Amino acid sequence: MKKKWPLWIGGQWQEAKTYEPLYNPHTDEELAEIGQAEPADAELAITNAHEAFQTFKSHPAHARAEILAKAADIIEQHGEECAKIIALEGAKSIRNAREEISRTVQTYQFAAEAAKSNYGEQIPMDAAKGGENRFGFTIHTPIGVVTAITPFNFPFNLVAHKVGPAIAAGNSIVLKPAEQTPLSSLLLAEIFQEAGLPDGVLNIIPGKGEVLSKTLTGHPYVKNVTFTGSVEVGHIIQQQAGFRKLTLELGSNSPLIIDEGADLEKVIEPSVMGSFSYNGQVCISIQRIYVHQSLYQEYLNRFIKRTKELVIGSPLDEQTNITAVISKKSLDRLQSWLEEAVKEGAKIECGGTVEGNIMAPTVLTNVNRDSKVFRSEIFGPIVCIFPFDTLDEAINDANDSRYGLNSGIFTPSIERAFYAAQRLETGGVIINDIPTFRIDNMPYGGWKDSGVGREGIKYAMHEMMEQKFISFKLNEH
Ligand SMILES: NC(=O)c1ccc[n+]([C@@H]2O[C@H](COP(=O)([O-])OP(=O)(O)OC[C@H]3O[C@@H](n4cnc5c(N)ncnc54)[C@H](O)[C@@H]3O)[C@@H](O)[C@H]2O)c1
Ligand SMILES: O=C[C@H](O)CS(=O)(=O)O
Repeated sequence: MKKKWPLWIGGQWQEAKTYEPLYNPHTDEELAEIGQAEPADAELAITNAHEAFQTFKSHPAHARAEILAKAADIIEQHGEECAKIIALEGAKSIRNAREEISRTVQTYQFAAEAAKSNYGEQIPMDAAKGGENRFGFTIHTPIGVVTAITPFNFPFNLVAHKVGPAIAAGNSIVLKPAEQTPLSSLLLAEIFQEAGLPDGVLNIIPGKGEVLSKTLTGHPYVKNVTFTGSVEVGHIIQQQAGFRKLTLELGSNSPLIIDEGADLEKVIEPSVMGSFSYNGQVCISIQRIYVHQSLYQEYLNRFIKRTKELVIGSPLDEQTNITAVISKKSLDRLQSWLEEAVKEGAKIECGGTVEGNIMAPTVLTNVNRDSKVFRSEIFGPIVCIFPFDTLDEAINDANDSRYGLNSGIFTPSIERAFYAAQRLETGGVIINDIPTFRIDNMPYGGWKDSGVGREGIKYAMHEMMEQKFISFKLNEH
């Protein structure tokens, strides 16, 4: 599969000045050579997107929907090939990669539907004195050039959450995928061309975030910046974007509460999977589990037993659960955080070992609340488990975080479920399931440092549009 991939600008492959090798994180084998965009390429892509927008903004909704639905069909037809790309460049297990592709197909289908459902609102004008004899309503209009900067961990579906709504809205896009997983994005070039997207509406420019950032966030043609990634980079982008419309989907250290009376039979499997799926490299991966004292020891024993059964291996092996983390840098960080946590009092109940680029799934107890594994986002195969006595204590602990993406609670009590749902400081509260639950049409985004704005296709589409209010005064007869 080794191939040189140029940049996709204005509906054509354009040579880059430099190329960098892309490696498989599991085998270290070279997969391809990826063109590295420079600021001048970003500027060219933005100019092309701006020109394409002048006609695409008038493309009717049914035609935009058709393009998106066709792209979904093409991805579905090439599902296995696309999943393999994710497994190779992201070291994601092939089963998880297939799940991502199947979600991506749905995400583009939702985008096709959203293109046809761009509703405004009727305002009851005569509710205000002086508003009599007027009609008032809102419309949402395309905004122009959207720049999208995306992370490595869901290289198809999280890109779909930006490309899909941008096209649904009638915008044009410049996409800068993550350095580690550019192939999943580059495949979209010909997929969307085949689906009938006019040239220049989608531009794909792999490259280094810090090199391209100022152009992508600050060029005068750029009207909307949509970013998914770490809090640290999110803050840089927010400062650079200034008054532009901005969506930031950032990190978290998601909590799960297992309340008194919860049925452990229903809790163990999802909570293990939610902690270790894709080695914990999921923004809503479970990082902190709070278990009621009455269930704590049994839960811990069963959780550890199931964790030890997870299969460590090659991403392409059908049985594999745990694979290499995305980079040596990430592995070094995880190891140093683990060592620090142990020095600060944590007990390793299982895992903690490293072989090659793989960290065994690791369960910690007795974690100090000042340790990085508690305070910061681990984004790796480490989970912390704590006992609690009262639900208030668990909720307060869960809220003791700078992040607030999703939280979860298993409880047999409706009252306690809603009591917790009202008090948990997160963008989503998932009752009787794990915080890692997400379907692609639900509103999704963070409180606190976890972000600004919402995705979930129709929500993202409106974030990428301008709202206009129109008032119509009726002439008196
Ligand atoms: N909330 C969500 O929906 C969501 C989803 C997935 C991942 N994430 C978060 O993403 C992070 C992991 O992904 P990652 O390691 O790819 O994140 P990252 O922040 O390192 O990189 C994300 C993107 O930002 C680019 N980038 C890096 N430095 C930049 C700069 N100075 N200016 C502009 N762009 C820059 C990268 O090239 C990449 O394309 C985690 O924190 C995870 O929680 C959040
Ligand atoms: O990594 C964070 C993602 O938002 C998870 S998911 O793809 O949406 O499930």
